[in-house]
Amino acid sequence: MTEPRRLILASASPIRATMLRQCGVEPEIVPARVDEAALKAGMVAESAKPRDIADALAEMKARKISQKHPEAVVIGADQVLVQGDRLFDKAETIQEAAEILRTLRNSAHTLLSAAVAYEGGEPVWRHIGQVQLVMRDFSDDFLADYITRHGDGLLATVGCYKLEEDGPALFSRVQGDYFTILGLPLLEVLAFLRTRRIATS
Ligand SMILES: Nc1nc2c(ncn2[C@H]2C[C@H](O)[C@@H](COP(=O)(O)OP(=O)(O)OP(=O)(O)O)O2)c(=O)[nH]1
Repeated sequence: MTEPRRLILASASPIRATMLRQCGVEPEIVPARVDEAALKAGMVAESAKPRDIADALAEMKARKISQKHPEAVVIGADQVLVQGDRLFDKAETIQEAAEILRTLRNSAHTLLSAAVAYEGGEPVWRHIGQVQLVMRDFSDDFLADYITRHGDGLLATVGCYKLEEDGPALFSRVQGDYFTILGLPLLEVLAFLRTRRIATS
């Protein structure tokens, strides 16, 4: 029996690691410390499509770690939130988070979660999951209570919500893959990992 391949998740995201572990996959966690803001700003300035930005950020993280660990399978990931032609960044303050939630209220937005796999410093697989979400027209009282309850937790995700917690209370409709909302096109990643005998067929 040959040794299963080494899998590295080039992400600091707790939920990405949890989703894989719940499916019996034990990735090593090696976050890629890259300047996402610089790449994102450059691509936005060139009017790049949001899906290309998510893909490029995921690829940048996977490539950096694969160059250090060429023998491993490395997965990089990134999630972007788009409303109309506006690309959102994570809030840096609770005030910014409140502003994002007010902007997303009573409207549709899209989450794009890209995953890119590298081996030997080269890209070998990629997938972008896309989900449409419609936030309901929640009251100012609801928003104030939501912000008070979550505090700095609002800064952890680009949409200031966690769907496995009380995030659903914000929405009137969600169309797409639950895992993509959490940050990883999990079903597609698992299918790829089975080709590398890292997940069990
Ligand atoms: N627990 C939870 N996390 C979510 C949800 N939606 C988005 N996220 C997280 C997944 C990612 O950790 C984060 C998306 O931001 P990024 O794609 O930039 O990843 P992050 O900065 O966390 O780590 P990385 O850049 O991969 O090292 O938001 C959700 O519904 N629940």
